[in-house]
Amino acid sequence: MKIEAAKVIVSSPGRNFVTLKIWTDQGVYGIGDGTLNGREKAVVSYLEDHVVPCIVGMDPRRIEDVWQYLYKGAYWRRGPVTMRAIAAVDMALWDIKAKMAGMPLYDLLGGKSRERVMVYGHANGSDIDSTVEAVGRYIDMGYKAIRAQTGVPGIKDAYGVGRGQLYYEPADATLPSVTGWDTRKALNYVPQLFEKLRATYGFDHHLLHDGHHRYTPQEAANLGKRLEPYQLFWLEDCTPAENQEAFRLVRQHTVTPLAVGEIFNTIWDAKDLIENQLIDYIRTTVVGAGGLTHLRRIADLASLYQVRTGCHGATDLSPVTMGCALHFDTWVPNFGIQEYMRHSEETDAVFPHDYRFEDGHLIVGETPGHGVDIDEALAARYPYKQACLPVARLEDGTMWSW
Ligand SMILES: O=C(O)C(=O)C[C@H](O)[C@H](O)CO
Ligand SMILES: [Mg+2]
Repeated sequence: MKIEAAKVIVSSPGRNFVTLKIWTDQGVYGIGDGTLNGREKAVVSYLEDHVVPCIVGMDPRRIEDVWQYLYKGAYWRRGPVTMRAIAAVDMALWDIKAKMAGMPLYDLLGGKSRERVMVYGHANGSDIDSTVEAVGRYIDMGYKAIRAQTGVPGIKDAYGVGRGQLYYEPADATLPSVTGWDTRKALNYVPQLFEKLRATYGFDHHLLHDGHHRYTPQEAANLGKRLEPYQLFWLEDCTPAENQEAFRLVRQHTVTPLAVGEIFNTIWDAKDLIENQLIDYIRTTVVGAGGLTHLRRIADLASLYQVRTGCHGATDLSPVTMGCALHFDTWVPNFGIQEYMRHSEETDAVFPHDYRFEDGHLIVGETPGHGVDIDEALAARYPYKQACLPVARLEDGTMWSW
């Protein structure tokens, strides 16, 4: 059996997606996602110029060997572009294998560990009162877990505050727009949000918050400590994680659970954090970390230390990644939660899929493969549009982590 052809499809039904379609000589095809928000064309070139020419002619059943070939064979290892390109191939090959086996992908991975996957939605508002109202709307929609982000007085376009009620897309301009940041203001305001949320809705729902790499370890420890009375499900990306040791300081000062890893690409980015039990949830997902083949290794390492999964699931991860993630979540023994930022109707139409939302959970489909396809004719009607993620600056102009 051989890979006969592979094609990269770039489409922008509301936002840009990079999709890889691989055909075999036996008529079965598979679909993979390689989207890298704001840097899509780098993955397109990596795939078209460097990966597709190598994989045509290879045996699509040898998923592990193809993975190792692309990882070790490039000589240049890791990084978001490389690992997304590998992920796109890997997802498509798992899709092909599961279709050939006539099984939904979760069955091929080892079968169901659960019937449904708890997800968290994104509630946000321009201030505390409107964010509290937004959380109420998510509760009314059946969500059991909700991430709450609020605008902060005096901060221009604080992270996570969207324009609509269900959708959030930060990559909004052809060149990066400039947002603001002020740790002192956020540290004062964010605990007040969670105080009001608990006073309004009680403790029955899981609440989450994303620090989006903004705080120093000491500031993150301070925030974690001040959020303790409100019993968060997790505090995410409380400090940048290039220096994994930074989390030791945070951990020493707070029992607020910590999540990290949406920008990690390999097991090496997470190894020390996991082995030293400095985090509670690992956020790597299928497209970010080299596909299912590699994500499984991260999850297995995490399971040794009671670290659970919490896969990234923002809208810049296409429905193909969401489909694969749900098969993974349905199988993985140490599942924690799945992020679910809804896609627009245009995106859902371009990527027909068989997963569905019900009662605060996503339920995986039963179609053989990962259950997500691409309508190529419809995709062609949405050409690529350059869009960049914003940057963040302090009041004096200093560049900060966005
Ligand atoms: O979903 C999250 O937790 C994020 O932090 C979303 C990121 O800002 C987004 O994926 C960037 O493209
Ligand atoms: Mg995040």
